[in-house]
Amino acid sequence: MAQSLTHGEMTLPADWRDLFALTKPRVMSLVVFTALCGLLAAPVSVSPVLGFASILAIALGAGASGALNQWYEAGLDAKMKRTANRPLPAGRLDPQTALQFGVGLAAFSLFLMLFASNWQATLLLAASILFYVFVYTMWLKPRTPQNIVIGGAAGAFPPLIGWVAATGSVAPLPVLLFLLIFLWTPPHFWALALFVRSDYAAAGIPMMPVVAGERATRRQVLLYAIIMAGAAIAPWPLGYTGALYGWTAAILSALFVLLSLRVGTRQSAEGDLMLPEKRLFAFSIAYLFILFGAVVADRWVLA
Ligand code: HEM
Ligand SMILES: CC(C)=CCC/C(C)=C/CC/C(C)=C/COP(=O)(O)OP(=O)(O)O
Repeated sequence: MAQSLTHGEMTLPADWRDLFALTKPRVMSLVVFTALCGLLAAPVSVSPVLGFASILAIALGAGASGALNQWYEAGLDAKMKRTANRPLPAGRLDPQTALQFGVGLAAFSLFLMLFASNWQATLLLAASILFYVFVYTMWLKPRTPQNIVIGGAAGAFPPLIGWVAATGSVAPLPVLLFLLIFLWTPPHFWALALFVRSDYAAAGIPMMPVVAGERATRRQVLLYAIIMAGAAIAPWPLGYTGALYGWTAAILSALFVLLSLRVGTRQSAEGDLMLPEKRLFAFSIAYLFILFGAVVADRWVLA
């Protein structure tokens, strides 16, 4: 990108790598994968070009929301080790560019979605972007330890958007998939928050381990994991998926609960390596990738 900004003594170019980093590409890869699986699980055939364009729209919309989140949180990100090297707090990109990039990308993603699919999916995509930026980032995150429980709903929308892009309407399976990600988010995030608690405390963000303490957070991780396991398996007995998905969900959810049990029943691990917490966080990501892959594999096996 041709634009440059003054940072201390130096003038640094705002290059495409920083704009790309603004979209949180690693986190969004799973968001986009769940959207793709939602689209492919729908019992209709979608033209590959329009299907691809719809998924691209979701990827761009998710990326835009990540950029707007980082634009708003540049000051907070500067206070945390994990985020201090992001393009804005590190001074490689100026806030105005980031804001224009985020708003432009969001608008483009919605036009693309409208062109590629239908107004229902476009509306859902718009709601997810607005929810993540305004409800989660600006309103809940600095105010309440329930921020990620309520705000996390934004991250649960993508499979529903994928399904609606393909079919034009909502159905029980994508609602259950929404519920699965919604219930998955607390153990996913709090496992991580347990070992980066000091970062959040330094930035003054009221994440659960900072406000309610470590023991309460551990108990909640386990509680959500157990309810999530029920929601993950539910599509099988309810008849929305077959045994391939059912067994995958049952086995992986049992593992998820076992790992959470280790985290949930542990006493304070201050100064420890936090290995069970790190394991649960890493497993949470693999879990969602595999489970959503299984939803699609199951539909193709049944077809
Ligand atoms: C409000 C809800 C959520 C919060 C607060 C949260 C927070 C985090 C944090 C702080 C990280 C650490 C590393 C990083 O910043 O890259 C992370 C990693 C990750 N999250 Fe989440 N997350 C949430 C929801 C989700 C959702 C809905 C998905 C996808 C469906 C997801 C997928 C991932 C993935 C794939 C990584 C690993 C990224 C990497 O390898 O660096 N997260 N999450
Ligand atoms: C389609 C669409 C718009 C999807 C949105 C997807 C979405 C909301 C994903 C949430 C995942 C995410 C980046 C959490 C980071 O939280 P954080 O911002 O608190 O993390 P940070 O501390 O790393 O900035």
